[in-house]
Amino acid sequence: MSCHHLMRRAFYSKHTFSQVKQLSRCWSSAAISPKVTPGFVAEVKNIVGGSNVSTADAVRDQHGHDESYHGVEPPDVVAFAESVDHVSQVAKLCNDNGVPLIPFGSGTGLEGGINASRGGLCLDVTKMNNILAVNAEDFDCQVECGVTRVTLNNYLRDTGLWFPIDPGADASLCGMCATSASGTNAVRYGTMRENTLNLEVVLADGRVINTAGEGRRTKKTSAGYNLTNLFVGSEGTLGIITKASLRLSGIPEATISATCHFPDVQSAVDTTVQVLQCGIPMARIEFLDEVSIDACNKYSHLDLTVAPSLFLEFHGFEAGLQEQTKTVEELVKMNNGSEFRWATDVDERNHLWKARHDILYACMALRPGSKPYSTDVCVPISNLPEVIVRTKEMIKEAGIIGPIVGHVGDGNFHIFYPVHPDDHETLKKIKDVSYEMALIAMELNGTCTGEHGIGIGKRDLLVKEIGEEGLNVMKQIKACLDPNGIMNPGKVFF
Ligand SMILES: Cc1cc2c(cc1C)N(C[C@H](O)[C@H](O)[C@H](O)COP(=O)(O)OP(=O)(O)OC[C@H]1O[C@@H](n3cnc4c(N)ncnc43)[C@H](O)[C@@H]1O)c1[nH]c(=O)[nH]c(=O)c1N2
Ligand SMILES: CCCCCCC(=O)C(=O)O
Ligand SMILES: [Mn+2]
Repeated sequence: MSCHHLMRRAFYSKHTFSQVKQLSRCWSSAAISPKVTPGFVAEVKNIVGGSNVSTADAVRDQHGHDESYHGVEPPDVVAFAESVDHVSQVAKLCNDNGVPLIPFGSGTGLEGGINASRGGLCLDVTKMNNILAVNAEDFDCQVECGVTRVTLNNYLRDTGLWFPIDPGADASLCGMCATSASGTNAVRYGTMRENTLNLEVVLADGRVINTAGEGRRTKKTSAGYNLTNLFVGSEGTLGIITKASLRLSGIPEATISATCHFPDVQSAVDTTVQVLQCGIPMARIEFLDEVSIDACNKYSHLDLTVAPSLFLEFHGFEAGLQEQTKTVEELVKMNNGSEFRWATDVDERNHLWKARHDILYACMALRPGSKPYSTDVCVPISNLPEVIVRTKEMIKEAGIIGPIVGHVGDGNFHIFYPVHPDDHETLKKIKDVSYEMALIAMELNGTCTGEHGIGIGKRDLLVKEIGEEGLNVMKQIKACLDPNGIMNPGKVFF
């Protein structure tokens, strides 16, 4: 471990989040990574242009943290790339000089993926924001790395197509590839894994590859190893994704949303399993426990019954939807659930889903001044009640507030703990419960992260999940593609 790294580690272990935020600014401006010399910065300026490079504290701080509870770890320098050629030349320069290179999409990640734990250069790709092609008849498109999902969907509006993967935040599409994101629509439309056809990637040494071959954009391929899916979920540790070819879906003719509530978690999950067993193609089926519903009611001005609930959305043709909703209503009743509360018009629907996506802010409002500590596990759906019930017991025993929200159709759920960064006692309890919950999920054949990734937060859990040998294979792949270890070091692995 380098001296630079040790200093950073010691620094962050001794200070609270807010202290770190203030102090890291003074410390980091004094202690520029030894490899990021004025000469190095001048070379970066030669490549991307002087106005596209910044060593200003405010810019470095802004690039040194995502939306998670992890503290700020600013890079030494931030460069804004405008083309794949910029990216390639900057990568080569970093590689030749052993400077850590951290790709920055839009900074909405939740596991500290963009923290510059070992200093170095943060490469912001937000200026590479062209939508390069929409092949409407083939249901696909190609975008540059800085295009966000909302921008793409606005652009697609008149084509009758949309890109359905919705992590709530307006993330960059290549950042979403990098974290293998999903969200509320995944139960129907899949995750980034199923919706990515091809990627242009700049490797650590500056080489540019197309993971499925240049120009390929087929729904299927059996041609060799699946390099596309090697880079999906690689969290910036294998290369910089500069373009993505993505699948698109048809905008459904009709959309209906509804909510209903249940006496307990088990009945809500049983209903979900039965709905899916009936082959009903739910677009969204989200679980909110009573604590989350209470938070939503208060924050988003809803008046839902405070009980474990499902938020449902159906996509299709009017006639088909009537049959589908009727069947689901019957299943809800069979499981002692309530009548449906419909959200048929567009405003009601938008209000409902905005409330769902604002849950993070609703949870923070439960403890004013708090920051969110989020978790993300996924299990085979039949094991969902057990992991939720056991976690709720731990939360009760620890005496902490832990609202539960889940993409229940995928067996995936989160807890958003609102915590004051200076409240070490509560933070410790939250960390302990979260760790235990991840172990329970794994014991029940699940994963420690369904969609937020490993980042810096879950590195110790990855080895437990994959096993020593599996992890060694991952490390060998990393060493093969990035022999100097410059790509986002300290993420995914220690
Ligand atoms: C309120 C809210 C709600 C949600 C979420 C966030 C927030 C703030 N998220 C998490 C988040 O939106 C998700 O992780 C995004 O995919 C991150 O995309 P960014 O562009 O912000 O990447 P960001 O810039 O945060 O980077 C994330 C990681 O990807 C790497 N990276 C970024 N761009 C890259 C590129 N071009 N090439 C290579 N590596 C790159 C980075 O180095 C880093 O390791 C989420 N997620 C989810 O799956 N489901 C959900 O339901 C939600 N919900
Ligand atoms: C600390 C932010 C937690 C937001 C998690 C968002 C998410 O995955 C979801 O709402 O679903
Ligand atoms: Mn989620």
